[in-house]
Amino acid sequence: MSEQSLERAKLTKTLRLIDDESRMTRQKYEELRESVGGLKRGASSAFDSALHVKTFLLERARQNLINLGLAAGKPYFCRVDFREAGHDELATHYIGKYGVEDTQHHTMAVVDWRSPVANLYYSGQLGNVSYRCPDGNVEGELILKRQFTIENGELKHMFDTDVVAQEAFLRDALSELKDNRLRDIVTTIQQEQNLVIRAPMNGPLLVQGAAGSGKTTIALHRIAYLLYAHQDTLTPKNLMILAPNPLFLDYISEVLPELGVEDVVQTTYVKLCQELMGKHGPKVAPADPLTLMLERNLTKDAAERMVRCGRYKGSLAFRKKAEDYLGHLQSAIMPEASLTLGKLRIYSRKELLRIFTEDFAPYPLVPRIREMEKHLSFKMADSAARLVAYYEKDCQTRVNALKLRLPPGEERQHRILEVYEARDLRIKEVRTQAEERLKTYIAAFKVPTLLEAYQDFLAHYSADDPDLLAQLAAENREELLAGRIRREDLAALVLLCHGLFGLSRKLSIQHVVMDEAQDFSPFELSLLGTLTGSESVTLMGDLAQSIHPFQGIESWKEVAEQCYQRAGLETMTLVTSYRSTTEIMAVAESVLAHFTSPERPAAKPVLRHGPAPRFYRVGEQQRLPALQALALEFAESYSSVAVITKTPAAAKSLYSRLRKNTAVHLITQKDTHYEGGVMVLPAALAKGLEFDAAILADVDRETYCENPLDCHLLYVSLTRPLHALAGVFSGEPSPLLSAVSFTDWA
Ligand SMILES: Nc1ncnc2c1ncn2[C@@H]1O[C@H](COP(=O)(O)OP(=O)(O)OP(=O)(O)O)[C@@H](O)[C@H]1O
Repeated sequence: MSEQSLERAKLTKTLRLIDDESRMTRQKYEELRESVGGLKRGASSAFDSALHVKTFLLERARQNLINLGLAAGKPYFCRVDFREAGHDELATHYIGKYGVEDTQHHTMAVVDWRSPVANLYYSGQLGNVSYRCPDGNVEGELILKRQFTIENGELKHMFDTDVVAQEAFLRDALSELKDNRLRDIVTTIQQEQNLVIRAPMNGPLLVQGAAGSGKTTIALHRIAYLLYAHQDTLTPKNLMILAPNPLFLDYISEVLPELGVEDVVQTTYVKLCQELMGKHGPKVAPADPLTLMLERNLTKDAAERMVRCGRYKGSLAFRKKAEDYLGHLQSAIMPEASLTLGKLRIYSRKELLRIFTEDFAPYPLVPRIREMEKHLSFKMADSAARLVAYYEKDCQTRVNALKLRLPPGEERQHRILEVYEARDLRIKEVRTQAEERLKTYIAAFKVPTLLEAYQDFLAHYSADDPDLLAQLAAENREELLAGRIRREDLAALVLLCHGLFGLSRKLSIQHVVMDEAQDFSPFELSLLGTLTGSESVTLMGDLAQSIHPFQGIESWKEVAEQCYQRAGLETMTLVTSYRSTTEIMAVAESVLAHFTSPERPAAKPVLRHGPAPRFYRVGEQQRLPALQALALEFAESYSSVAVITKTPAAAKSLYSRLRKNTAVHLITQKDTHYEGGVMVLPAALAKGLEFDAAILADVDRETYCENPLDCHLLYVSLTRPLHALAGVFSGEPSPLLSAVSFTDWA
């Protein structure tokens, strides 16, 4: 029998096995469902542990069933034959997206791509290889690596791979046209990416990766891997992905389900902060400082001031000030008075302060007031009881004295009654007083709203550093007064909310994966650590795409020193860029060469060629027709085409003119859905996304100046397309495009 026939027979056998396993799993699933239902109906604590175990098994069976369903069309994509050192027999493994167990024989018919042995496929060339597994390193010889293309259960193509064949396979995968969503890359994960995916999760990991190096894709595969490797301790709900915006979440939304992973917490930083602040948070979405900066036509001075203020708000020094302010608030919100009942002093102000700031210190301030109230209410009741006892005793003494002094008779009776009535009155008074005193005391706590506290915080410290903090208070005072905030204010607001009111919920997150991590400030990164109580985090970022000079990260070294000194930041680098053609990356890298950073090695494109990028000089009147013609031309060959502007306002204005003659849609900050087709959008929103083709509007001298922000915005825009790139400018081209040649638009 030929190899092909043998593999066909193997496929048929595997598909039959999947069928049998599906049937058995379904039966098991139904039984478990019934059993769980029964246990739930008769639920009593005695059954709790049985219910717990059965629910767990039911969930496992459900997931297995889904995976078997997904495996049925394409059970595996490769085969590796491996001979372990010191052993004679050859082990053959078929590797697929989902492991398939032969439960009758207790063997794995298909091994999961995340299993240790799958490392052979991702990191081993033929010959001597080794891979890590929980018991240590396994060494041996990789004899065969065979790739399969299986569609709907049919073997379409197979080939034995070597380096050359594998590169061709990757190039083919990269040459495909993209629809509107990111896809899994299980069959073509590269060695450097495999290392990131499988890196341990016990501490913070930073991945500096060039544009298109697969950071987003790898982050998602890493999540799937972590869930597999830690399946006994980690559930999807304990993992959180932080993405830049809702549109981006939509763009990546299909990868995890394709990898058989559901229920991972996926959110944006802004949304997370708003959720955590709950009803205390400002009602409006925070303004994007980049848009303010780009669209306000700020003078150089004003822009510098904004950057300085923003950076300060993102610093750990600012966090320290916010913490100090919370310390100050503890005493500042407390009433000045001591607590008395009648002539009895229950607590002096000093004692009250100690109780509030020390005994109840673990509580946020407002819940702490409630705890204090409970404590004082006991104390008051106790003091009142002591007074009552005293009045009773005093009353009894008086009654006894009257009895001695007066002969029995009406007058004595009357005087004794008076004593009793006086006692009752005093007791009633003391009880009412105890209640009122406590009420008045508690009401005298001066609790600010969150925004009031934030404004007061900024004002409070302006005296310390009049130059910076007064400026900072003034910078967005108007916005704050109107109840509006900027993103850069969120970290301090969440911290204040945490200390003042408590947060709306506790984050039960064991590991956070952050994409576009260069856009976060040190304060934001450290805050996430505080909120999750864990330093287990994967940061995916690229300093070359840092477009938030007023808050973002300028150096990973600083992040390591400031935020993760204790745990130690593990750093990995991805330099190969998979998205764009060599021709496109050459232009992008020539732009980036204007502002290099030693912490960001130059990107190396995968050898994949495409049409040369075209840049056109247009007359004022030709701008629109040129952009329109390019959009139409690209739309004929490609399914996703982006027309990228520098600012949201420019995108809006261009869209309103283009839409008259072209089928385009505008993408704004509010969009949560990524549709594909021809779209107009600003660079900041294009970041993280990709398109078959991109047209850059207005790459002229005034729009993209020779400064790091413009350089990074232009770099981001240039690195979005996979296959084709064009640019249009009128007047003079941007100095950042000095290495690029132009043609006049005819
Ligand atoms: N090993 C791979 N095999 C096939 N495709 C890959 C591989 N690695 C990355 N890609 C593809 O390269 C493109 C870029 O990936 P991704 O968006 O994850 O990169 P990124 O580093 O996050 O990019 P950026 O920072 O520019 O947004 C995607 O289309 C992805 O599918």
